[in-house]
Order: sequence, then C-alpha cells, then structure tokens
Amino acid sequence: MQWMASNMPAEAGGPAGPGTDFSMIERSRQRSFELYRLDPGRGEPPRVLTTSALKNHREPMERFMRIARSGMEVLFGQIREAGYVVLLTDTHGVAVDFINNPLFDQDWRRAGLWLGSCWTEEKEGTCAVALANLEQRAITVHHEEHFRAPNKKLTCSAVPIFGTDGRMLAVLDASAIESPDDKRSQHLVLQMVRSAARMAEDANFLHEFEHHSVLRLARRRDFLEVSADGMVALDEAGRIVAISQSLREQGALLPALGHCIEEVFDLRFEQVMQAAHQGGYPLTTRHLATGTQCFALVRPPRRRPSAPAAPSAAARREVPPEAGADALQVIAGLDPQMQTNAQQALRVLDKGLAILLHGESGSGKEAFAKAMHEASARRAQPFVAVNCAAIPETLIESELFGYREGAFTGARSKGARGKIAQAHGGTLFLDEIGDMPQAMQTRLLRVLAEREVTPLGSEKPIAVDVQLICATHRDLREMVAQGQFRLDLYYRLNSVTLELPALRDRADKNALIDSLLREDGRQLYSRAVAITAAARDLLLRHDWPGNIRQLKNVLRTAMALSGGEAIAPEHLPAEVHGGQPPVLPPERMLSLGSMQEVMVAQVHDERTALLQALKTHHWNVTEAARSLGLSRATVYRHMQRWEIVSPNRLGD
Ligand SMILES: Nc1ncnc2c1ncn2[C@@H]1O[C@H](COP(=O)(O)OP(=O)(O)OP(=O)(O)O)[C@@H](O)[C@H]1O
Repeated sequence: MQWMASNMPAEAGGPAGPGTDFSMIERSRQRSFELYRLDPGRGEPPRVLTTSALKNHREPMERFMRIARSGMEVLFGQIREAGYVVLLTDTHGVAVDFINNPLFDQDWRRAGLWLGSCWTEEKEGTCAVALANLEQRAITVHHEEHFRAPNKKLTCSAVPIFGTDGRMLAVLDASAIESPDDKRSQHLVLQMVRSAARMAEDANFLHEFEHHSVLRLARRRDFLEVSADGMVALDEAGRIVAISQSLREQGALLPALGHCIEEVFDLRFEQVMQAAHQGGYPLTTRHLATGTQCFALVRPPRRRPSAPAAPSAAARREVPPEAGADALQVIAGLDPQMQTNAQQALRVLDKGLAILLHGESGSGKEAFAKAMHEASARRAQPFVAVNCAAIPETLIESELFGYREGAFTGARSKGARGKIAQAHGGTLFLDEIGDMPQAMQTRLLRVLAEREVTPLGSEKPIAVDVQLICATHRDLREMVAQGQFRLDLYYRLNSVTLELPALRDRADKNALIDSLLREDGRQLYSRAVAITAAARDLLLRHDWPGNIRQLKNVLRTAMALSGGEAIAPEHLPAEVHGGQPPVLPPERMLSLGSMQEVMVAQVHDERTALLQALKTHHWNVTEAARSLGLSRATVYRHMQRWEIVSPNRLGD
C-alpha cells in the first residue's frame, strides 16, 4: 500500500536478475578482500557450530522459531522438488533451523547448508545470508557472485525478517546446490522466500499483540481479509503502539507511533471498538496525512488483561512515543532522508559494525547517535561521548585509553579508566573523529581489530566490546587523499555512512519548530509556546548555518523575549530578519558555547537597544515602543524582564 511515495531504498533487483545489486555485491567483495583479507581459494565449507554453541544461538530464538516454522514448511513444500533447502539464520548468520530433503543429507552437509552453519561475511565473504543481514535487504547471490571457491556452485536467496519494533530478527534463506547458470532463474524463488518471510513477520506481529486490537489495513476492500497491506496495533486507549513491517517500510506511518488512531486516520476509536464487538466488519477510512482512502478490519484483543480505566483523549495525546527502536523515528521526524537514515541505522545496529555520521555542525549527529544507542540492544549500558576536537592532543590518549597509576607526571595516583573502557558493553561516540591525531588513529585501529584496550603504562590489555559511532563534518575521504587520515581506519569506520541533512534542507522544518516550541515551552512555561505566521515564515526562510542547535537557541531566546506569549517577528534576532548576524567568527558560532554567547549577545543587544530608545524618548514608553515597532505591553514586559526601571519611578 503506498501511503505516500516510498522513501526506502529500491528493492535489490535489476536487469541482470532478481536480488541483483552490483554495488551491494561489489562493496561486499571489497570488504572481503580489504577488510577481512579472506582467501577466495580456501577450500573448506562454512564452519558448523558444536551442539552446545548452537544452543546459545537457538535459545533466544525459540519463540520466533516456532512462529516461523509454518512459513518455512510452506516455502519448503513449494521448492523441495527443485532441490532447495530452507534455512532460518539468526542475525549473526548462524543457521538455527533448517528443512531439507534427508535423502541428500551428505551433499547439504558438505556444502555447509546445515543446522549450525555460520554464514558471515567475515568468514565466508560475499554470500546471501551475510548480505541480507548486513544490508537488511532481500538478495540473491548466485554462483560466481559468491566470494569463496566452495560456495561458487550455490545459488542462495535470502530475505531479512523484522520484529515488531523494526529491528531485524532473522534471515530466511532458500539455497540449492545445482541451478541454471542464468540468475533470472531464481526470480520466483526469491519472491517465494519474500512472501514466506512476510508471513512469519505478520504471524509474529499478531502473536506479540494478541492482547491488543489489531487493525488490518488495505487499499482494496476485496483483499482486506486475505492479503492486507499492513497492520497497526492499538492499546486500550486507542493509541498506535506498533505498525507492521510492510507499513514501516513505507515510512509514512512511522510518525503515527504513540498517537491516537483518530489523529492518524479519519476514524474514531469508538468505531473501532464497536466493529470489534460486532465480529469485525470492514471500516472505510482515510489516512489523514496523505488523504489515501483505505479499509480497515479489526481483530479484537484475544484476552483482555485487567487494565486501568482508559485515560481521557487529552491525556492520551500527551504520552510520548515508546522508546527503543522508536527513539530513532522520533529523532528522524518527518524528513525523508532522516527516515531513511533511521531505517539504515536499525539495519546495521547490533551487527558489530562501526557507523559514521556525517553532517554539518549542529545538525543533530550526537542526538542521532544517542537515539541509535537507545534503539540498540545495548540501551541499558553506558553511552559515552568523546569530542576529539575538544581534548588537547596531549590528553587524548589518556582520556581514551586510560592509564595506570604513575603512568606519567600528573597522573592520578589510582590511574583512570579511559572512555573506551567506560563504554564497555555500550556505545562509544567519537565526535569530530577527523580531528583525531594520527598516532591515536593507529591505536584506535588496533582497539577495533583486537577488541581490547591497553591503558597507558600498562601491559595488560582489557577486553572491550563497544558499538562505535563516529561523527564528523569533514570530508574524511579527502583527508585520506591528503594523508591526514588513515585509509585502513577509514575503511573500518565507514562500513555504513549516514548523511545527516542540514536544517535548511530538511523537509520537516515546520514540524521541528513545533516540537521545539512544545518541548522547550514546557520546560520554560509548562506549556507549548505559540508562534505567529509571520515569525514562522521568517524561520522557514532562514538558512540556519548553525542548524538545529541554532534554531533551538533562537527559539529559546524568542520564548524568553515574548514572555511565553506567541513568538512574533520582533522576538527574532537580526540574522533571521536577513540582517547581519552577531559579529562572531563563523566557526565559533557553531559550537554550543558560542551559541550561548550569541544568545547572551542578543539579549544584551536587545536590552541596550531598549534602554537607548527609552532614554531618547525621555522614558516615554509609548514613544519608545513606537520607535522600536513594539507594543507598549511588550516594552513593559521587557523592562520587567531586564530590570529596567524608569528614573521617574526609582523612588517608588
Ligand atoms: N530531531 C531533533 N529534535 C530536537 N532537537 C534536536 C534534534 N536533533 C538535534 N537536536 C538538538 O540540536 C542540538 C544540536 O544537536 P547535536 O549536538 O546532536 O548536533 P551535532 O551535529 O552533534 O553538533 P556538533 O557537530 O557541533 O557536535 C542539541 O541541543 C540537540 O538536542
């Protein structure tokens, strides 16, 4: 169902056949050679885990394996005669379940298509399961496209399966040892794997939300019962608590999470409940944001847990969207590029890959990194941020790697744990990675390769397990070309690069303004602060060199100046009016400290200007207000705020 134009990357496919994405395969080949230094000629089949090691992979998957089993059986029934085996792997590429034709056990085992086999890029190089895991897209890897010689006769079609929070759960794969040379022969197989994967996702969704009302949605009424386009789960208050993967992929409904059904569809929750009580008849409705007409069928909650009384509609609207994977959706807002970033981030999280965020200063790289941490399996562990540009070069080593007692003059007597060790189990965010000195780059590379850190003055390495997220506003590729950044570290860091758009390029400036007015208004005045159309217009037209940070500060100052009333153009600084920005060097304007200085400078300027006008007009407030283009009430409010007292009243 197209709720709006999809902003997801195109499905892997193309003229050369299904699941063909040359750049995906090419990138993987490059990593296999350069990052993992694999030997394409190595002869043995993929490693198969021992029973006890396999148990560790199967246990966390047990519930889902039971749900996915019928989908696997349907799929196997369709392709068994053509000589395929069906594998279900976890997100580490380990086959936790499989169905084969036992007549050919020996052949499957020899080919590594077996329970417990490990299909990772690190060991096997380019292969379908590893790529579906890494890129979180459906793909066929056919014959010679495989990296290692023993896999080159295989054809494998793999499709990722996502959980109800958008995180990847597993990969479903169909593989054969013998198949025609033409990759197009696999087109139908890939489609079958895809529909079995979708069946497993939907079954999992219905199972997980069995205590919730679930709305099946379809653009065509006839297909509502047999093949809905997607599902949303509602809690007892009518709030959307989850949306199925098929709708997630279209992006349009993501911002609906946490909202009441009537805010998203032209449909009252009471109608939904009524339909549920009467056995579920189709409802005709409309998606409010896109105007798309659609049909909904309610599946009532299976067993209703005894629940507290439903809150009022007003109270329901105040509830923030759920944490976890949705933290990323919240930070992505309504901007298509940010939504794609959020989807990509979910695909690569918890895969042991470093992630690079690129974007202008203040565009929200750290905020995005924090949201990624929240969305990851590490969210209960520390998030440690280090700004490489803010630490003097002489201290960066001890700050990052830590030191043992007496490691250098001035060291603390007990030594110190470095930031890398502090982030153990969690996420390490290295901001301004382009500013990291070359010697540190070498040490960091070693930490990433060996997954251990040796504090200064110590010989005992400490094992560390961190999700690394780096950020920069610089062009690292250019820095590599200039010899300022290590090529091998660059390869390690940019397995995935997410480009954060500058505020001026974001399609959701309006919504961002509203959300900042709501959040900061609540902090300052315990309520959202309004804004006039003229002031909003100025904000929308400004090009925001300091990005969201600057917008946030401008709005905070404006809120203070307006005293919590609607923000009008007069509350906005000169640069937003197209005038000269405060005289500060541009690079300083972009740091948090300097933005606060800008705020102070602005307030200081406004106070001086008001004082000057009052003096010029002999403390006649009406005259001073007219000369400044402000209302008398505003001038009085500002006088009170800035403690300007008319000399005529000093004796009061
Ligand atoms: N989507 C968002 N909604 C609301 N506030 C946001 C959003 N993204 C970022 N911010 C806020 O904008 C400010 C700047 O964000 P952040 O520090 O993440 O930017 P940055 O790109 O890391 O900047 P720098 O490169 O200078 O370190 C912060 O106050 C952050 O909370």
